[in-house]
Amino acid sequence: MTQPRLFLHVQDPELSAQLMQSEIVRRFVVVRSSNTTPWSEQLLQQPCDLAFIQVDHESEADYQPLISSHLLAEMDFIFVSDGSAEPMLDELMRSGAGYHFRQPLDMSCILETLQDFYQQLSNIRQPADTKASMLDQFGLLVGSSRVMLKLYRTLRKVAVTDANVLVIGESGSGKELVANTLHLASYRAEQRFVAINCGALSPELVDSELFGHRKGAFTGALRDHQGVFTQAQGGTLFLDEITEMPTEQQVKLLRVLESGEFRPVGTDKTHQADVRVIAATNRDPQQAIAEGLLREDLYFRLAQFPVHVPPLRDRGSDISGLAQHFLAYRNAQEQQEKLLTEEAMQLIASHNWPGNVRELKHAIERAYILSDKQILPEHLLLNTEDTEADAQCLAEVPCGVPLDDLEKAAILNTLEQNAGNKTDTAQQLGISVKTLYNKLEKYQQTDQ
Ligand SMILES: Nc1ncnc2c1ncn2[C@@H]1O[C@H](COP(=O)(O)OP(=O)(O)OP(=O)(O)O)[C@@H](O)[C@H]1O
Repeated sequence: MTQPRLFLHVQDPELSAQLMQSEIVRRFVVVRSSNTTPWSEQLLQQPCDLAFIQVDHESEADYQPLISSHLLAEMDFIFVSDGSAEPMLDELMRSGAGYHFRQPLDMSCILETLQDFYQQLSNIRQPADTKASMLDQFGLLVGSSRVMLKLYRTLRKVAVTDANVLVIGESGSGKELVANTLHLASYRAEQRFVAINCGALSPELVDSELFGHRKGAFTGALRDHQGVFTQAQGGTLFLDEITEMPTEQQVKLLRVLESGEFRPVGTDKTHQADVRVIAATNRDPQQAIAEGLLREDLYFRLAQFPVHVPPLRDRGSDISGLAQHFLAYRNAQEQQEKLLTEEAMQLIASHNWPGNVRELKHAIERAYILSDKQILPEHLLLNTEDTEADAQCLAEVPCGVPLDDLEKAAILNTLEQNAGNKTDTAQQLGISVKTLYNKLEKYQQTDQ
């Protein structure tokens, strides 16, 4: 068992004494701040698992090192304050820093929170030396790195609320899995999870896709159609690639989120939406707002709770762990015992994975198809500098490979080349975005 480290920055002698005398604080390795440098800088120099910070009218410069560092994703924070307005602290809370308790402090609640953290942190495993899949899992998410364990804690907390969530993360980092996991951990789990790609909605049909239509409402409306708000009634609606929806269409979403009501095209009747909305983007929302790709008012409605999904490069030994995980599942499915060689593992660990978990998963898929018993570095097709050689290698897919596997490899490769953009991928493959979605969903179901 690892002993978690607690960083304490407390000026009030009474609060400090109460904490130091409590049994739970004494179980941590306690690192107390000094008054030589700002606490945020001290934390950067000696990272801990949890920081307890008494805020005392800090300047922006005190918070800045923290906001621009990786610590926010890796550590948990408990802030206590006298309740004065602190915009920087608010920004930290929006980034998922943790708890903020205001005066008068409820000591028993603070100690209980510390106790919870102690239990979770002391159970963190050392990086796994995986032979099979040995990674921790929360919902549909797999990974044991600190950043993932922190994400699990955040998801557990937000899942039980009805807050709208904006999932932010690079392409292929697992935003849809996060949304699905939130749904499964919520009280809506028995109801439907409906996902749509906002970038793939045709502008003429957006009202009908969102709110449905009645037969005859417009030319081509041959029968009644349920929109996604009705399909997801009682459950969760996942709006993927929200920033790819034209802003004139975004206002339609804004209206239903504000009023909770919608009206199918061609009807007079308004319906009450009982839907939890989770949206996702792989853009920085503030930048998307500045560039006119996301309405600010919609952002505030969607991001009642923003959740950041860490890129794969920040997940340390999860990278090789996930490679083993995907291989173990594929082996089990095919009743095979293919192995990743040491050299292949080294390449996996040192590659930079711009396409994140999806790219890693696809690399294992390709390697599985191309390899016999042992997966060698060349089967992974990761030599991105030599794309010609990669293309040639792909052309040399061995005879006797099932057509379904070839189709899957073609789809996954094209998706990767397009950095996860499903619209471009579908276009290049000559299939509809819907077909692409169906196939990807099928792979997801069979792969796990
Ligand atoms: N933590 C994880 N554990 C297991 N599988 C994962 C994890 N994260 C992502 N994946 C897998 O990686 C692939 C991409 O995940 P997902 O579609 O959720 O990413 P995304 O961020 O929504 O992608 P996009 O930006 O293209 O919408 C899926 O096959 C998913 O199963």
